[in-house]
Amino acid sequence: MMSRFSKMHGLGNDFVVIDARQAPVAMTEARARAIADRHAGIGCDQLIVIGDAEAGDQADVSMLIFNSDGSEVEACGNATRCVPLFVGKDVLIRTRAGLLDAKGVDGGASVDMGAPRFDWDAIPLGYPMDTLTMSASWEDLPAPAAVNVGNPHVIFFVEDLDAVDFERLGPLIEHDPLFPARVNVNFAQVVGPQHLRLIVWERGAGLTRACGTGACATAVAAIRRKLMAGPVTVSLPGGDLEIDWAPGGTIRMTGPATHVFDGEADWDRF
Ligand SMILES: N[C@@H](CCC[C@H](N)C(=O)O)C(=O)O
Repeated sequence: MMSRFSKMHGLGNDFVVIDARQAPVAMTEARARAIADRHAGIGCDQLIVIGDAEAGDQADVSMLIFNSDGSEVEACGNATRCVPLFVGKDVLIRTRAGLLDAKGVDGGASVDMGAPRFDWDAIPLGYPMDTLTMSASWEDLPAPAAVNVGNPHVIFFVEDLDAVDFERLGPLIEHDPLFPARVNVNFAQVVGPQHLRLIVWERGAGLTRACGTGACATAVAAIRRKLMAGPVTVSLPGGDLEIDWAPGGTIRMTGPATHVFDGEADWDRF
């Protein structure tokens, strides 16, 4: 049976967004991987399935998120900004990471991404460790920070972002046994009192043009380390996000969301 999807992106981090509210879709790891395939499928960094919220839930819709390797994940900041545009109104979204409030703004959306978590077992790490300055290093990258913003992130603050070999170090760190659920790997350079540059090697997707949760986790880590105060502008290869957070509070992320085209597909063919 044919069903509708939209191709969308947030700063070039691109999504196939399936509307499962009318016609339910049975998504599996293999099917998600096949749809995300840029050569044999439709192609995307993440596959998003929008469904009805459960009866009695205060949410307007539910959102499932699959990386291009097929793994299901808890959170995706850039896709969350696309949901008000996809649904056509401000929405409360039920995700595996909790309830997210997403409001449309000119050209995009502003989302409350919830409160970050810092306990070692909430990241999760394989064993107890300070997550603000971790006692771990990879080659000449010492003492990162770790933050869970619905999904797990490790953050390296470097002097010269252009000198980092992301494609080699990203997968090495993503799969390090210190991270039992794997990890999103953020490489950041402070470029101003409230300004960061960021490159993200995403768990299950590799290098992307932008990662919304990576921007949130990195801004939070920079504020916790007193490298800067919010709001923080995070410049990614695809463009800028504004992240605001103060200790004890929730994270607000604001940035663009783009609808590219609509299509139809028979998911049973994937
Ligand atoms: N692109 C996303 C993050 C998607 C999930 C991530 N790769 C993970 O495995 O946790 C974003 O914009 O946050």
